[in-house]
Amino acid sequence: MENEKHEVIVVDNFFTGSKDNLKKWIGHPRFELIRHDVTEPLLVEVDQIYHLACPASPIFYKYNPVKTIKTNVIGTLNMLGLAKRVGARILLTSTSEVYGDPLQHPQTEEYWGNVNPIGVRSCYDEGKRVAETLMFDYHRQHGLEIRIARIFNTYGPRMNIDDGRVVSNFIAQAIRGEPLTVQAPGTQTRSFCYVSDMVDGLIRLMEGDNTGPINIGNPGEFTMMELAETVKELINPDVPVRIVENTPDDPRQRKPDITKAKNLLGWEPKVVLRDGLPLMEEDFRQRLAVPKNFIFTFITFKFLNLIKKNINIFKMKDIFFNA
Ligand SMILES: O=C(O)[C@H]1O[C@H](OP(=O)(O)OP(=O)(O)OC[C@H]2O[C@@H](n3ccc(=O)[nH]c3=O)[C@H](O)[C@@H]2O)[C@H](O)[C@@H](O)[C@@H]1O
Repeated sequence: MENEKHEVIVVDNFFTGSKDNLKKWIGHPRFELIRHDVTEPLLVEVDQIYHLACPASPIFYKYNPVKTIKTNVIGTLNMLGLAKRVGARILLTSTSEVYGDPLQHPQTEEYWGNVNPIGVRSCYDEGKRVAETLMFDYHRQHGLEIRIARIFNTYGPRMNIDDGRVVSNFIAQAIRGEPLTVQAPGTQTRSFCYVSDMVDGLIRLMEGDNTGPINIGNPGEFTMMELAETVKELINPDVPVRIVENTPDDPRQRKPDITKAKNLLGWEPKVVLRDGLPLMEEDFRQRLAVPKNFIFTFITFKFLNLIKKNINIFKMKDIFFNA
């Protein structure tokens, strides 16, 4: 936070980020934390609005789909109403999910997408599409200064450990010594952007002259199986990969074309996946209280347990056979 800026952060009960990170700002004279649901009107005086509200992990946004739609539609209307009243510039974090299961690869901003309007993911992807429409309608009708970022899969330290998205799942599983759950078929691809690159991209978009939409993401593309192998190699080579059932409408491929971000914002990501994963691992280990050498202890513990179980089985066998 820069000294001359006053920052207001609004969170609600849906907030799944790390609350510890906010704690250090509480009490700072230029910081205000407000608990508020964006589906209700908000009265504050601000110059810029980063409208990030909405659960982003599929398991969270599908948990209460009607609320997800409300957050994207009513929440965005409220934030636009606020921006209009106080003359603030507003940035919406939209998503690569507006491209649905894309038939164009990589995805440019001009692509209109391939979205199932009645599927279980629609509350989020159609919700964000309406949010983009509302942004442009307020821009055209009321001259509002708008910015739209289409975020591609972002990861990094301080993610909720139980967020449910693939990177945090694999890292937590590798640290805990559990199988990495690759959802079938495992050939689906994603492009993962490290959080500091993302934040840099969003600030550049807000401060620049372009409305967007602009893709902000890392074009490095990986299959989920490749991601699992990379996590294994970097974090815990002993964990197995387990293929599990997938959820409906999972996009088969996703990779941003970032030509616009490069040309209009002078932005491109700096952190490659292999450098970003260990930074996230460090933070996850601290929060899970599993130091690096714990893996050895854990394996020994599991091994001893197995021996103990077998001893019990041998004992039971003795009881049965001798009965
Ligand atoms: O950033 C984006 O562009 C979008 O990506 C995510 O959607 P998704 O890519 O489906 O996120 P994940 O749940 O992390 O899934 C990624 C892939 O990993 C797979 N996966 C997920 C979890 C897991 O344990 N194992 C696994 O193989 C899924 O089947 C999927 O193919 C989020 O839902 C959106 O909020 C976000 O806008």
